[in-house]
Amino acid sequence: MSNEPLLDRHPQDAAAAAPAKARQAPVRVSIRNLNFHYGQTRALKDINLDLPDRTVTAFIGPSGCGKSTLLRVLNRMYDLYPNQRADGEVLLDGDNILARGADLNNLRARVGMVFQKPTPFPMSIFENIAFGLRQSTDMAGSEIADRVEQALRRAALWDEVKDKLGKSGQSLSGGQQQRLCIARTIAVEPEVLLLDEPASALDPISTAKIENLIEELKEDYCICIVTHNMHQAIRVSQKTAFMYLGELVEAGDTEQIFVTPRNERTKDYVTGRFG
Ligand SMILES: Nc1ncnc2c1ncn2[C@@H]1O[C@H](COP(=O)(O)OP(=O)(O)OP(=O)(O)O)[C@@H](O)[C@H]1O
Repeated sequence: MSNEPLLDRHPQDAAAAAPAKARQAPVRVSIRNLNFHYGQTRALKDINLDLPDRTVTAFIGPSGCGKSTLLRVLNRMYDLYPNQRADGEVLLDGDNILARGADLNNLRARVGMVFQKPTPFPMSIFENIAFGLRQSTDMAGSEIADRVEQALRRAALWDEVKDKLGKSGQSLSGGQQQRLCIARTIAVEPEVLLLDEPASALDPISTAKIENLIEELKEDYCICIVTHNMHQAIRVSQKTAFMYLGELVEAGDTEQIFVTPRNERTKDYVTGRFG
């Protein structure tokens, strides 16, 4: 992936200049007629969207349009809160994860999530990753140690922490903490990776590292990223979904959404006329 700074260019020019990145991959997640309510407030309206495997899909749109809500539906995070409910279907490899009786522990192992603010557990770097493995597998100690190393390598953090695995995860820098959270999430080998503005609290160098990491991880995962940063969407995603007031206005190849949007609202948003 190019780290060429795009910030001085208009997102449309940047998208047009970017190499054609879209490719066809099998659908991993299929969202069908999805509605979501916070109490009486309808936050998602009849969403239909396919998320391909080994592809990064960016959710973009103005504040409050429902991006984070859509992401949170994908691993049923809302189940933790009363008065929040989803109707419709979200098919993960054909299984409706919204069905009553779905195994939520299993779902959260299959669909991992990384939040805007890095949230390492108050434990050592090693334990931040080993903890989840002990909860979800019956691996022996040596296997766990191997998996911890593998996850830290995949998250491009191993070289920076290999000599201090016993130190607190919270002693790391913000960017390192976020890569630790990504390592923790991929250690349990999910199928889908949800990233909610994963770099918005980070400096440009840490942001570039996270974006490079996303580029590598997409070879193995279906990735969804919520971002306010349109340049970031262009850099990291192959598919983009534009949302507005709880509706999915337009979804397609990232280049198409930014260069030749079909909907006037999408056009106004990606050209910076509102948002
Ligand atoms: N816990 C909640 N209770 C009630 N309404 C909520 C709650 N969380 C979000 N909403 C409402 O749902 C709608 C969608 O919010 P959501 O956070 O998904 O938007 P977003 O596009 O991610 O916004 P932002 O870019 O500002 O993070 C908004 O109208 C918001 O006010």
